[in-house]
Amino acid sequence: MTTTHSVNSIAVRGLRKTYGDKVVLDGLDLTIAAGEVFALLGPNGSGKTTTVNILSTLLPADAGTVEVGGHDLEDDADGIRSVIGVTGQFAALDDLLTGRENLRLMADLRHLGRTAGGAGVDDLLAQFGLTDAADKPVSTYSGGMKRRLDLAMTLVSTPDVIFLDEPTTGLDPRSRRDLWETIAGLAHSGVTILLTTQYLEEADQLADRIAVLDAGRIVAEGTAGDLKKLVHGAAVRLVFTDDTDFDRAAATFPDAVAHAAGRRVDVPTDNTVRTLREALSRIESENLELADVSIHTPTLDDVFFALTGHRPASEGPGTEAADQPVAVDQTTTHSEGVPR
Ligand SMILES: Nc1ncnc2c1ncn2[C@@H]1O[C@H](COP(=O)(O)OP(=O)(O)OP(=O)(O)O)[C@@H](O)[C@H]1O
Repeated sequence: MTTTHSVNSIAVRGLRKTYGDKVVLDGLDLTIAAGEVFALLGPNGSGKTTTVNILSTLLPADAGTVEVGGHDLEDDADGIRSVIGVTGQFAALDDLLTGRENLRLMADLRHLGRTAGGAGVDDLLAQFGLTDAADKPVSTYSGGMKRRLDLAMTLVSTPDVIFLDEPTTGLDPRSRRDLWETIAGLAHSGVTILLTTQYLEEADQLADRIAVLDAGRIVAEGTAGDLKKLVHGAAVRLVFTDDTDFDRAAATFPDAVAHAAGRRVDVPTDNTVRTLREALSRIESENLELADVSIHTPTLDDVFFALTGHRPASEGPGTEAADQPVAVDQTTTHSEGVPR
C-alpha cells in the first residue's frame, strides 16, 4: 500500500444525482491523492455504483464538479476515459473466448499493436496467475479467476486510475483473499484505486483511507484507525445472568456503557491485565453472577453501525460483529476521521 501521496488524482465537489424524487447522491465531496487506495464503503443502494459510473463518464451528474487524473469531466470526458480502467461488479468478459483471447481483444479495442498488446497479454496472464488457464474458454473459469481476468483487462492499457466496483462481491472467502492480494500488489505499483465495497474487512485490508457512504452522503472519512477512534475504545464486556445483577453491575461501574437488552455492561479498559483483574475482583466482591466475560475491541463494523444505525453486508471470515450499538465518541479531536 502506498502511503506518500502528493498530487490529487480524483477531486469531486458537490456531486448530486437524483432519479425523479429519489436523491441518490446528495452533495458528495471526495479528494483522492495519486497512488492512494481509497475505499467507498456503503450498504446496498447507498450510491457507490452511481458514483463510479459518474466518475468513469458512464452516467451524467445533475450537479457538482469532477476531476480525474487532471481532466475535468465536463470539458474533457475523453481525457478521463484515456487514463482510467474500470472493473464492475459483473465481469465484462466473453465467456466463449479464452482468457488470452479476451485480453487480446481488449488490446485491439485499445488500439495497442499486436506485438505490444501480445507481450502485455502474456505478462498480465502471469501476473494474475492465469497462465495455465490462458487457452481455456472463460466459461470454464471459477468466479475468482473471472474477477482476476477482469482486473487484468483493465490493465491492458496501463491506466493511472482504476475504479473497482465491489470487486469481490459474490466470491467465496478464499477467492476474496486471493483477489485482495492481487489488488494490494496493484496498489504497490503506484496506480490510484477507488474501490467500492460493502465489506468493512475489505476496506480495512486494502485502503489507505475510507469514506463511509450512507444514503448518498459521506458520513465519515479517514484511515481505518481514525474511524475506529470514532467509537468507544476497548472494553471488558460483562454479561450477567439476571436483571438484578445487571442493574447492580451498572451501578458498580459508573463509567461503563450498559446495554439492558443483552444484560451487558462494557467497562472501558486500556487493554491491560490490571484493568481486567480490577473489573473481575469488583464483580467478586459484589457477589455478582457472570454469564460471560470477554474483551471487546472496536471494529469498523462498530463504526459503521454507530454512524449509520444499521449493519453492513455480512462479512468475510474473521470479522467480529458487535450485537449492540456502540456510542460514537463525538469528543474525538483527531484531524481526520471526523463524522461529517
Ligand atoms: N436508473 C435508475 N433509476 C432509478 N433509480 C436508480 C437507478 N440507478 C440506481 N438507482 C437507485 O439509486 C440508488 C443507489 O444505487 P447504486 O447502484 O449507486 O447503489 P450501490 O451503493 O452501488 O448499491 P449496490 O451495492 O446494490 O450496487 C439505489 O436506491 C438504486 O435503486
